[in-house]
Amino acid sequence: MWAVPGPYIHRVSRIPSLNYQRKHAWIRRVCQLHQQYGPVVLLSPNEVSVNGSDKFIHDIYTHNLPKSDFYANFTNHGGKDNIFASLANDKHLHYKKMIHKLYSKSAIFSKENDTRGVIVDATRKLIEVVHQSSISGQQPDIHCVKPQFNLHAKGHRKAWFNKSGRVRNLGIETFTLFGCLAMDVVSRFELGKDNGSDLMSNPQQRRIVMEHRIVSSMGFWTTLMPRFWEWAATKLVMQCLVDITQFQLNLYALAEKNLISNGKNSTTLQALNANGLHGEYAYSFLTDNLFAGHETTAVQLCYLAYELSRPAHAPLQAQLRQELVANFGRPTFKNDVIDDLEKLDKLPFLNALILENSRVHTSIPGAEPRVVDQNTYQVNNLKIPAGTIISCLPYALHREPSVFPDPDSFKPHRWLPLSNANESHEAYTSRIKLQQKYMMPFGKGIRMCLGMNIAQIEMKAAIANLYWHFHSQIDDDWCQVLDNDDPIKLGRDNVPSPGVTDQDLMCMNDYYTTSPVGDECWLRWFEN
Ligand code: HEM
Repeated sequence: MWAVPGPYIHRVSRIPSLNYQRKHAWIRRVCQLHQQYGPVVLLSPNEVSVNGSDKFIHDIYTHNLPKSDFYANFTNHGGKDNIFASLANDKHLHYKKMIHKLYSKSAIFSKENDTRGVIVDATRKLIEVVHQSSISGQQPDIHCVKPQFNLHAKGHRKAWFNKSGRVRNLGIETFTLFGCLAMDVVSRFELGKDNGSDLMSNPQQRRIVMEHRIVSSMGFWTTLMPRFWEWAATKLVMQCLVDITQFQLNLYALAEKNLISNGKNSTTLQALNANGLHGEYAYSFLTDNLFAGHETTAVQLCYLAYELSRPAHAPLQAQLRQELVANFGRPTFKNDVIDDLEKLDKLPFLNALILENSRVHTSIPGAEPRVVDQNTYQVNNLKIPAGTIISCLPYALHREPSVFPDPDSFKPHRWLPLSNANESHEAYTSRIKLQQKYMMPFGKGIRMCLGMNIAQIEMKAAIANLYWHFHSQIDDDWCQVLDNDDPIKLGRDNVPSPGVTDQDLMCMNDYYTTSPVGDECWLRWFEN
């Protein structure tokens, strides 16, 4: 390992790496090390980062090197294993065979399955909530204004909500709202259409989403310092954990009482039971999915709605609306919902928005560590010995300047044929193929996200239906809204304290999973 470039201090100790991660500054540090030392750098005595080429994604993820023990701490319910936490490939494959069919696109689209209904119903509720809480102002979003569970939120420090005294078109905290949507979808998908949460219809219950965030904020201690977790946890964290466990167990008890088939296909709970995993052994899988499946989706939806709401991006919002009206006409009633998910899935501009958002604001920008297994890995004339932890950094790959010009900027048109450059079909296809090779929003290889299809269809349904009915603006009671197109930065320490502009408050947290540093995003909605 002495031949691998990197700073001396990282070579002799793991402490610098841990310290940067504790301070939420590690992604930027790894990017800086790559700039200084090149595509292969040493991160700690036993850990290497490789970036700058899709070859690394292929060697590490497509070739399925096993996960490092970073993931072993994602067990639940007293250390019970699950698909995400399992390390060895054979064990993982055994788990994957039990459930993977339920997550395929054809299973989601199947009319005999409840999943499409779950997504459409949740979308309809989303439209209703936006109407009631913002458009008509009948049920203002007071549950998110001063939440004891969101210590980073502006409302926690200062009264600002609706200081203009509006009666209509009020701000809604969309990060939490999208978290609720995603929790309702994932819990109903995993447990059956009548057995999941209904946070959309019950605003007073939405605090559970904020409580999940409090527990997730312990990521450093959970994954890297599990022995010190209890020492680091505050009373609030402990309380949130108790509440979340109770919330989950209530859902699982309801689902077990109502075990009926989810259409033709069974639910994840039933598939696990059928494969001999019962009680906490099944719950560990479900709990992981409830966590993994709602926060990641909420982050994506929140950043996309935010990007569309920025004044400089008004033309993007208009282009999306144009695409929707051209394909579906205009809504007749206020609760009309586009439910042709197959057609939605194919809309080019909506697709470009989803892709660009998952590139710039990927929910998991941090390294996905794997272990060099039996054989030495030879790269750039360097020999990386078996047992070394190795990873790519999605944040860096998504910003590879030779593939994504002006990489920090939000430019959905990069996913469409370049109209002003008269790009041929062949040139367009090979450019997109190359861009896709560098994308890892859902991971790559056999350990790639199992819920990807559900998340993508759910996000498309939510964004399409919102902008079919409404247009949005950043709430200028919440923050000073800037009209420039500057990229959103990474890392809380980039932001003056307290942040006053939308770009400050939407700065991305520098960690394995990201979120807006203020843990909130207030948007106002207007009928089209
Ligand atoms: C936009 C939303 C989502 C994003 C960005 C996302 C991203 C990811 C990523 C990057 C991984 C691989 C992580 C790693 O190897 O370190 C992963 C794994 C996983 N995700 Fe997601 N995810 C999303 C939604 C979901 C949903 C909705 C579900 C469940 C319905 C889900 C279930 C899983 C599972 C089970 C794994 C582990 C797969 C395995 O090891 O075989 N995810 N996800």
